[in-house]
Amino acid sequence: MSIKLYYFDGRGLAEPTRLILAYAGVEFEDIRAPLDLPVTIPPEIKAKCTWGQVPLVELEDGKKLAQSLAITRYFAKKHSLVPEDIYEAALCDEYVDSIREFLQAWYLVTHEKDPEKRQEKRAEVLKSTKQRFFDVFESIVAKSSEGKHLVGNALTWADIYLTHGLNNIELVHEINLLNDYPALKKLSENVLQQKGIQAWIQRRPVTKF
Ligand SMILES: N[C@@H](CCC(=O)N[C@@H](CS)C(=O)NCC(=O)O)C(=O)O
Repeated sequence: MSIKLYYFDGRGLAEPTRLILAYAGVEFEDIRAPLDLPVTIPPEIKAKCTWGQVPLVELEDGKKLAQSLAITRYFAKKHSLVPEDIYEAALCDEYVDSIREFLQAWYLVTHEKDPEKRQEKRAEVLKSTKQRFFDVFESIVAKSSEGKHLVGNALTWADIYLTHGLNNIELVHEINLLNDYPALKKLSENVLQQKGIQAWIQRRPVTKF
């Protein structure tokens, strides 16, 4: 049995896992529920979900794993994208938590229905996330030994997660932050050059989110 990844037809909380599996060259069934509003998990998938939500993974031996962060970290560990040094592994966790925090701030903008107010909120979030997150990430990467990694001198899941985060802001909000951040641009190009990831990006479904 191959790995089954259940989610909606979007990148969202499943894409970092998809990117890691693609990087590792692992075949998986990418099972996508329609992303129509109101967002509803089909009953046959819902019945499998331990905590009532997706993403959910069924492993080759039938075991299940839920909660996006647990799933992504599991595959990152399995495919050597978590450093062995426990401090460096914790730094990856810290960075991934921060990436999820800025993604949450950007996600809340999409809840604003009024186009003018949405534009205002977008500008506010851009300003605050630049100061709190992107400037900090830029300086961390710029100081790294090869100038293209968040932790140590090898690719980690934090690099993949950050690339996903920046790409997602571009997809949903049409804001390309990389023009302002040369080190993050280099990090992101390095991630996107990985063979399996490159192939995944070519073949992944085109989605709005
Ligand atoms: N803490 C969970 C949150 C999962 C979550 O919010 N899933 C949403 C999709 S992004 C969902 O299943 N929504 C449909 C529902 O709650 O019925 C995780 O990180 O996996």
